[in-house]
Amino acid sequence: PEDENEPEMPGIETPETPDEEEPGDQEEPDNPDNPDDPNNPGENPDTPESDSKILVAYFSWGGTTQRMAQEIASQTGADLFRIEPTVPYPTDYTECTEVALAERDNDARPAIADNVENWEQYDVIFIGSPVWWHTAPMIIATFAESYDFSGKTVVPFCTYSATYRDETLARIVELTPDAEHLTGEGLTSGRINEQNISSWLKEIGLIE
Ligand SMILES: Cc1cc2nc3c(=O)[nH]c(=O)nc-3n(C[C@H](O)[C@H](O)[C@H](O)COP(=O)(O)O)c2cc1C
Repeated sequence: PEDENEPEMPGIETPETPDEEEPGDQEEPDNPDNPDDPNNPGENPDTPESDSKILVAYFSWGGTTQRMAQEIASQTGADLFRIEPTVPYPTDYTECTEVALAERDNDARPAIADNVENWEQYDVIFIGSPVWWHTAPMIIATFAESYDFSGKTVVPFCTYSATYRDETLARIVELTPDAEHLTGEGLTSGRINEQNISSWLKEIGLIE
């Protein structure tokens, strides 16, 4: 019944080809102890404020959430982890919406292909996804239930085409009850840019 609401068949963006960049390939600053050293030019000016180690974990079907994840990682110096399903989702949009709806309705936990290495080292974990059928894709539940979040800080983010941004951010919080949380951000594709992301990251104190 509630599903008579089709997902607002988003003005289909041409799925972006995900970059082949290896997650976690972020270069270490040459001088991590003094990132603002003027003799050490070429640093990202938005160097993270603290020494906390940050991970940006995300699921992305069409590449939009990946774009947001990459921008967050580049501004915070975080490692990236792409949440990939063991069984890939259909590349056809309509077929993908059908699989996604069935997973949601069955409270499925689709398997994830890979594991985060050295989970213990991370203090702050961004978790991001598209909005799928008014909420986070079920693979985000698989991810959240696969790791110990006690002592961690989780920052939710999402991308969406029209609706259910807040519900999706709230769902990610709900899925990580053992973590502390910082205010999340949800953006539509056209609003993913350096400035929008840096003002959010400044607001929550993760960059200066
Ligand atoms: C299965 C499916 C369900 C979706 N449901 C919604 C929805 O309920 N609300 C919404 O605003 N957008 C919805 N969308 C659009 C996506 O959230 C949006 O295009 C998102 O930015 C895609 O991110 P991605 O490219 O990282 O996969 C849906 C898309 C798909 C594929």
